[in-house]
Amino acid sequence: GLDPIRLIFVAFILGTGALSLRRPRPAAPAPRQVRPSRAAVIEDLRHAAAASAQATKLSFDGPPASARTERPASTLLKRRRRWEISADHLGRLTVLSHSPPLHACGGFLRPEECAQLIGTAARVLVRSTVYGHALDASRTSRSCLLARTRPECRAALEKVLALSGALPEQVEDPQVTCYTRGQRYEPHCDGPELHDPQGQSFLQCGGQRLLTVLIYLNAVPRGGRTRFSQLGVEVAPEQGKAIVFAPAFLDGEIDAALVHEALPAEDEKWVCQFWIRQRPDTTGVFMHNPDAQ
Ligand SMILES: O=C(O)CCC(=O)C(=O)O
Ligand SMILES: [Fe+2]
Repeated sequence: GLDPIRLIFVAFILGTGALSLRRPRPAAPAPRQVRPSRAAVIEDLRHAAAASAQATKLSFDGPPASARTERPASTLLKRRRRWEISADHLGRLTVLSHSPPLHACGGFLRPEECAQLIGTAARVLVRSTVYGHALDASRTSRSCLLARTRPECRAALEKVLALSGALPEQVEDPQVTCYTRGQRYEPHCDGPELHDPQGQSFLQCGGQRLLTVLIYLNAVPRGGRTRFSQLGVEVAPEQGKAIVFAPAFLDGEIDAALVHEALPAEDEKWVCQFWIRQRPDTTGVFMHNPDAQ
């Protein structure tokens, strides 16, 4: 017969299933080739942004939080309110100007993320416009808007959301611009004056641009710096580096101190911009880009 010790042993084995044979796992389903819908991407990004806000982790390789530069309290009092980057993320940025704030973030995108954006954009570039219409002699580059549903936009969009704390619906579809030798963008502000009649259709959906994230996508040994004439700052493009600034105050008034220009390119230069608007896009104007396939 079975002695009690064997009985206990058998009961233990049955209870834990320790001897049960592992079944082979079903093969993973083949990756889906279909592009997800815009709503699905936004929902997904909302979760990703919430998770990364909780963990306060960003995957870009900026300096550690300890390198954060504290601002004197006195300057805070005098300033009109603008879009605030969360303190955790500010710590990863390099201060190019305190007031108005202009920050840089080296390694915001990885080289392969940059290369993918260039690869896609290269197929759909057209002559650049200003505020979405009218060819303008002040901007001679070629550019395109990319649909945010493209997988190659994903990493950048996620990082922009984590950095800014914006809702996905507040972010314009990214714009990619290419400058070849001699091409430039003359001094400008990133949003229209509130009362400029030409800016009204731009402002109607989503309101003013409150935050600019400009990412340099390739190495540019010569030329093509971004110049902030009022701040005495010139930024040299470096692959994967981003600069971040608030081109307008929360009330929508543009900040003329952040006027900037792309100096003429010598070597070919690629940039990608994200803009955060005052309000979510409810009508599918700036996050609706089907782009050219
Ligand atoms: O290319 C640059 O350096 C700046 C581009 C820019 O300011 C813009 O497109 O609004
Ligand atoms: Fe600009």
